[in-house]
Amino acid sequence: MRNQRILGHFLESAELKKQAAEVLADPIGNAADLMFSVLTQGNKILACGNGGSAADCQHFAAELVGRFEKERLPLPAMALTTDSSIMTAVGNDYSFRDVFTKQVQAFGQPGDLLLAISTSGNSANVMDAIEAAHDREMTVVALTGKGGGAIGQMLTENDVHICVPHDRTARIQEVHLLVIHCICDGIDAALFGEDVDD
Ligand SMILES: O=C(CO)[C@@H](O)[C@H](O)[C@H](O)[C@H](O)COP(=O)(O)O
Ligand SMILES: [Zn+2]
Repeated sequence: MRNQRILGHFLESAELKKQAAEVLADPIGNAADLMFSVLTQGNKILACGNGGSAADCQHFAAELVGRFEKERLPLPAMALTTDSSIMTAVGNDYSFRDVFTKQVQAFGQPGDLLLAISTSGNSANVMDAIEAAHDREMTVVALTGKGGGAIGQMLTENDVHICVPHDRTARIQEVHLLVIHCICDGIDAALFGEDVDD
């Protein structure tokens, strides 16, 4: 009985990954190209999201600053989810909606990119951070699900939307992690001059 339940999770996750590959390959490639051009022009990537998505932001930043699969120079990416003093001061003195926005305003420069992760597409602090990024002439790569929510409506033609076609938060997060690894691989492939169409 318990194993059936576990098997159900594995099968649903595997099925979604196979199905999502068709729809997401183009936007994932576009996100990797955009990030490659941002990074090679001397700009940086900031990342924000809540809960499991906060962990994804940190995972992504670690792979760019440290490494993914290949030895290369460190790349500038920063998770806006890690400084508990900033999070508590801004949350306490202003509001939790502002915890990412203040950091985008503090660290974001024109030409930088915001990686915004929300499975519902409706987290207010992520939405506000996107608005702040647009105000600072930054581009946005949004990882969402559940149809994209309000975030899907806020993106411009310069941004990239990667919307996982599912309604279950856990499944969407599992695909988000795969998307992040595909993006890291795409950036490395471009840096090493590998044929990304292979
Ligand atoms: O990891 C999980 C659920 O799998 C939770 O921590 C989840 O990330 C949190 O409930 C988030 O606050 C959900 O926010 P969002 O993905 O809708 O933006
Ligand atoms: Zn989770």
